Amino acid sequence: MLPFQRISIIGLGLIGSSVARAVRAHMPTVRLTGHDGDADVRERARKLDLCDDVTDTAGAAVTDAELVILCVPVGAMGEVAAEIAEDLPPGAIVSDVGSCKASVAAALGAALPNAIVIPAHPVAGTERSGPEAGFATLFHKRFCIVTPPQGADETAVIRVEEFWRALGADVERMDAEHHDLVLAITSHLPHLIAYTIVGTASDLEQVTQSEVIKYSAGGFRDFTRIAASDPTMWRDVFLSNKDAVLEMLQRFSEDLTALQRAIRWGDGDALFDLFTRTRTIRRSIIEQGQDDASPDFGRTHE
Ligand SMILES: NC(=O)c1ccc[n+]([C@@H]2O[C@H](COP(=O)([O-])OP(=O)(O)OC[C@H]3O[C@@H](n4cnc5c(N)ncnc54)[C@H](O)[C@@H]3O)[C@@H](O)[C@H]2O)c1
Ligand SMILES: O=C(O)C(=O)C[C@]1(C(=O)O)C=C[C@@H](O)C=C1
Repeated sequence: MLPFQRISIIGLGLIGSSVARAVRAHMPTVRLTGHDGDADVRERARKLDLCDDVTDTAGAAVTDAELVILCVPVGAMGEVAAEIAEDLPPGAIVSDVGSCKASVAAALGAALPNAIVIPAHPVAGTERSGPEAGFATLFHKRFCIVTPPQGADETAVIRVEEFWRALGADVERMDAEHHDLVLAITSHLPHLIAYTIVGTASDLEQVTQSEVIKYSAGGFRDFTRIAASDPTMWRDVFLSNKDAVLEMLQRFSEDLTALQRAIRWGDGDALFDLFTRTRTIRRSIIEQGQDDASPDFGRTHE
């Protein structure tokens, strides 16, 4: 039994188009309706045949939906929820894929006070954006964290969890605030660091006569991939998860200062001990099969 027969996706970029492709692959009988605020994206989505129907307004996309998934930047969630409020059929479940959960839950709750709202976050993505960037296997063997609000309807939560499992994801439940703290260190801070390193290197280009980019080796290249991520999406993530990111940034700055001191005073043991500890973290991620290099990672887009 499929958890939903009629699904609407608002926002047809990397994640929205990946959800559409994954639904087509795993639940071919589901009727899919999509909408995007950008007319050019709507046209490209039609050409890619991502959905059965792509509507020109968000309201028209949800009129007969059982599940509506908002796949827009986190700063636009409230505005889109307000746009669909009048057309949402009774009993429909509204979910989202936003990278921060507490701010999105508040925005959706305010715009849709009478709707069933079950937020979620598939922890899977790439640095690319737009409808062409999506692929059906994006969520395979990746976590999807569901963050039901207090008092949420249990049947609705289970249906959303079943939906993500059907797309190949490993589902976990978490409190929204805890999600935001965990993701601040595992996803948001690494992006901030990558943006900073690549920005600093680009500022140094003049000093080093353009040799920074030319001789960039593996480590720097890995940072440039992350730093190529969508500017709108990440601006919204940092503004929305402000408190948790600032908390983690403070901890990070203190640890960086300790490393600075170890280098200055020639404390090789401190450096060696830290690097040994961090190496085991990398190994345990690979053992859990959560790394791109893992043979069973399941991503076939590149
Ligand atoms: N990119 C990732 O790695 C990743 C991973 C997990 C979750 N997410 C979350 O998924 C969401 C979408 O990110 P993405 O990577 O697909 O971005 P994207 O830029 O590829 O797609 C976003 C789409 O939303 C549309 N949009 C923006 N404002 C809109 C509005 N008001 N009404 C209708 N459409 C609107 C844009 O035109 C665009 O097509 C974000 O909330 C992001 O935090 C992203
Ligand atoms: O692999 C990448 O490029 C990602 O940045 C994906 C990533 C992450 O940080 O892991 C980015 C944001 C999300 O909300 C979830 C996944």
